[in-house]
Amino acid sequence: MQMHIAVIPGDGIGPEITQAAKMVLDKIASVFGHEIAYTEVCAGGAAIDRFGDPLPAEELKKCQSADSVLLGAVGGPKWDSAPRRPEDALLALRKALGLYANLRPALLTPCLAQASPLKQELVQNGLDILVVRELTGGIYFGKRGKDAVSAFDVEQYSDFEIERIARRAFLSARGRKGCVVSVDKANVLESSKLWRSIVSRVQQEEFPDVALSHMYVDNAAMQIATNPSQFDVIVTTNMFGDILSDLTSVITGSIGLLPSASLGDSSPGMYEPIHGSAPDIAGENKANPIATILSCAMMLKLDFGLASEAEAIERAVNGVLEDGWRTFDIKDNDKPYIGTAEMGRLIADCIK
Ligand SMILES: NC(=O)C1=CN([C@@H]2O[C@H](COP(=O)(O)OP(=O)(O)OC[C@H]3O[C@@H](n4cnc5c(N)ncnc54)[C@H](O)[C@@H]3O)[C@@H](O)[C@H]2O)C=CC1
Ligand SMILES: CC(C)CC(=O)C(=O)O
Ligand SMILES: [Mg+2]
Repeated sequence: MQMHIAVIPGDGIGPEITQAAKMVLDKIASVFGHEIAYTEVCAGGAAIDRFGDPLPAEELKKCQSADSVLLGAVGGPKWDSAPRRPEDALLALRKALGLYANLRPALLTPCLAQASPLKQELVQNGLDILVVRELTGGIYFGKRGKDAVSAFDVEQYSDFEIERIARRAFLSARGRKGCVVSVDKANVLESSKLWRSIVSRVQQEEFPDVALSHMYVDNAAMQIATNPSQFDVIVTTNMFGDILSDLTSVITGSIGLLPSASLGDSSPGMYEPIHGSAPDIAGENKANPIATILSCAMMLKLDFGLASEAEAIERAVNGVLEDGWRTFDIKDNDKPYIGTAEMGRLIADCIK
């Protein structure tokens, strides 16, 4: 198969982790007989420095005309007080590509249980939680404004936005344990009351075979930390999903492990680790590239229908971890650890 992938290295650790992921994709191409053409896209802080714009139209076009998009991460303290922030590029890409569904699978393999900050009895049998986060609505895209003494951001959802993300969650649940927990703040927010009623209606009318329960977001945070194995699929709003998925990631060992797929109703999808640009470790060959590498596995499966290739990546990642190789974020006490490029190379070498 010919694959045209737009790659946005972005800022901070972005170039290092996308480089490691490309090594793995190249190995997949050579083992399975595919051809990959990469187009490098400049977005985020790098684009502010180069063009004065976090996402110039030409760079967006490169993504729109690719089969799929791989993103490292954008942002960093250098641009924190810039008039336009690197993160604007990410939001604009998600909106322009219509990527309303963000799938964030948090999977803890037993060999990484020791890296979880939770008590061992909570994680020793593994964890498998899928966060389905709404990605193009809510407070990140609502009206905003400020004057000298106040500022506001509006959380607003329309029925169709809730319906389509709810359908994604219920469909995902059908291929898993069949249980969805919808997370909101319907004891306070009007937008959450609408969220809860639409999610319930979609379940009753279209997915009576899937179990649905509702949870307030504050309780959900506590439940994830104290009894994570109760969860199968969590569906929630843009901001709640952003926050809760950092939590589901760290209980599986590290934020450096969690991949994501951002999907709309047509290609290209965008595949990215859930973490940010990690300025504190950028340029040190220290970042864990596994989240980005597993995002490539999601890309191969979801955008290209290459399930065997995706499984080959997942097997290679598990093999390397089971052999005891670790980056610093998941390191086992005082045992030595390896760098970003070495982890990428070991995973690529495991694909045969
Ligand atoms: N998708 C994106 O491009 C995102 C961008 N950001 C941006 O990234 C910048 C930094 O944000 P933070 O809040 O610090 O979040 P962050 O996710 O970049 O970092 C949080 C902590 O996790 C660690 N970490 C992150 N990725 C890691 C990896 N692959 N391996 C090992 N450790 C890793 C970092 O070293 C840091 O200690 C900000 O400008 C933020 O806006 C934040 C989240 C998502
Ligand atoms: C930088 C934000 C806009 C995005 C974020 O934190 C995320 O998508 O996880
Ligand atoms: Mg986030």
